[in-house]
Amino acid sequence: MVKIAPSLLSADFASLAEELKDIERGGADLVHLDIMDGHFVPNLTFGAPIIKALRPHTNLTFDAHLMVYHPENYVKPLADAGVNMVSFHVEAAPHADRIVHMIKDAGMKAGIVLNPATSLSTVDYLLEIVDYVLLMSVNPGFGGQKFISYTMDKVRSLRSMISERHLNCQIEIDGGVKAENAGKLAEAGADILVAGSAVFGKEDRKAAIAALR
Ligand SMILES: O=C(CO)[C@@H](O)[C@H](O)COP(=O)(O)O
Ligand SMILES: [Co+2]
Repeated sequence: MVKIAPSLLSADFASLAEELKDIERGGADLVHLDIMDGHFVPNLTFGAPIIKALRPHTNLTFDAHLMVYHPENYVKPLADAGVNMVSFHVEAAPHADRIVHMIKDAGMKAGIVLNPATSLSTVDYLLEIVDYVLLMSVNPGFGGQKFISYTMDKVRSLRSMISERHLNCQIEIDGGVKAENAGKLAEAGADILVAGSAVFGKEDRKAAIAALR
């Protein structure tokens, strides 16, 4: 069964605790937290202090997506803030193996993220040690963009790589996910679907999550 992870990037930033409660009541499996540094991507969001303040307001799993240079500097603060899963971009990390181990040693699940145009070969060896791979289906930095269609083939190829090697690694998809493409993504092998505008852009979040599922 595919998991739905609404992205807080499209929520009302003036009411984050209420927005979290709304998606929890609406049946979300995780909450996706987009952390941007204004350098790796041209946008800036929130970091560990705000996430820590939100932690007591929900029991949802916190899934942090780091769109930052020097992701290693964020690992301990995010663990202390109560984050459960952390992923970082392979394009931003020359020492990816070390960072994966840092995340796991801090008690969190570790994921590696690929931009749409980044080859699957970059994660070939990492597949043995990461808990999940996050495939971007838009160029990172902003919510509400259009799904890049070639990602569908990339999901199928990654699923084959994982199955052939009998690995336990999950696949998360992020960007432009809507009720219209969610079914195809799950069929192609996705385990977790991130959806920002398709959930928070709708008045009835429960119905939006159900439509995606
Ligand atoms: O990481 C990102 C954007 O950089 C995403 O998590 C977006 O927040 C997804 O938003 P939608 O495309 O679903 O509106
Ligand atoms: Co994201």
